[in-house]
Amino acid sequence: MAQRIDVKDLNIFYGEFKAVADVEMSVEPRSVTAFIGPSGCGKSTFLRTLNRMHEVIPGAHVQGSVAMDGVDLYGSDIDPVAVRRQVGMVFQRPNPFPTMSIAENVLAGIKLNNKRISKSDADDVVEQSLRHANLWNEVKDRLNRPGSGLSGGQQQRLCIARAIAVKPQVLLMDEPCSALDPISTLAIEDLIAELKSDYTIVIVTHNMQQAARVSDRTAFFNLAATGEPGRLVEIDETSTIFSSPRVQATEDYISGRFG
Ligand SMILES: Nc1ncnc2c1ncn2[C@@H]1O[C@H](COP(=O)(O)OP(=O)(O)OP(=O)(O)O)[C@@H](O)[C@H]1O
Repeated sequence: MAQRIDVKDLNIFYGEFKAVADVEMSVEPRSVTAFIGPSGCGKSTFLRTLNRMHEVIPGAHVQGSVAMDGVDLYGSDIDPVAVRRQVGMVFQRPNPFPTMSIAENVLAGIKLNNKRISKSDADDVVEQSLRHANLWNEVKDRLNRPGSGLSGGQQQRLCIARAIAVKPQVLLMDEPCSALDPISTLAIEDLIAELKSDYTIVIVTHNMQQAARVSDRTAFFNLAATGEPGRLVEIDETSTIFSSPRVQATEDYISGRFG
């Protein structure tokens, strides 16, 4: 299921403004890659180019290529909607559909894809996805109650269950724990470690300890100056980035000297 990602010579724009310049990187299947860097350096912008969500903003576009298992997502014959189905996304704030039950939330992506599914298959998808998201035991007796009635951490795990229910190949997470308390954060981090055996995961985080705990590789992005595009400064094994980065700016950032 998991896929390899190869980004080549990627430049990302909002209209005329180049927000991120010249990104080259590869992400191995079944691994967790963390994006770190100061505010405004383009981590979220870059993340959204990995499932063609960036271009939903009017004027936003990219130059370069993002290949998944060798297929360029920006090829002329590629349907962006199909890409978004293949590459799931979890956002900063848990966003279950408020009028839907827990079970309906899990199935929402499948229904949006107009897939017909029998009641017993739907029940299986709900159970498997919730089990995979470490939420099943907490909600199995209230699957028909609203998703919005769960705690923040449970809602985020519900959103992860919803994202994996459609069996994506890649999972993108944009600061998935920033609205959560420390216990819920640890539950999501444990879940990320488990999901890595099936998915390629990319996570944006402001939390250095989190990057160190959950990721195999870490990419540091930075801005040379305000108004300049953000750039990938270096990407390496997480242990290397946190113990002996090659670039001084990375060292300064992770040791809290700026950002
Ligand atoms: N919708 C938009 N329209 C125009 N410019 C945008 C838009 N979204 C982001 N930008 C700009 O793109 C640049 C990168 O922003 P982005 O949000 O990707 O950074 P980030 O590293 O994720 O920041 P943070 O850590 O604060 O979330 C910034 O200069 C930002 O102002």
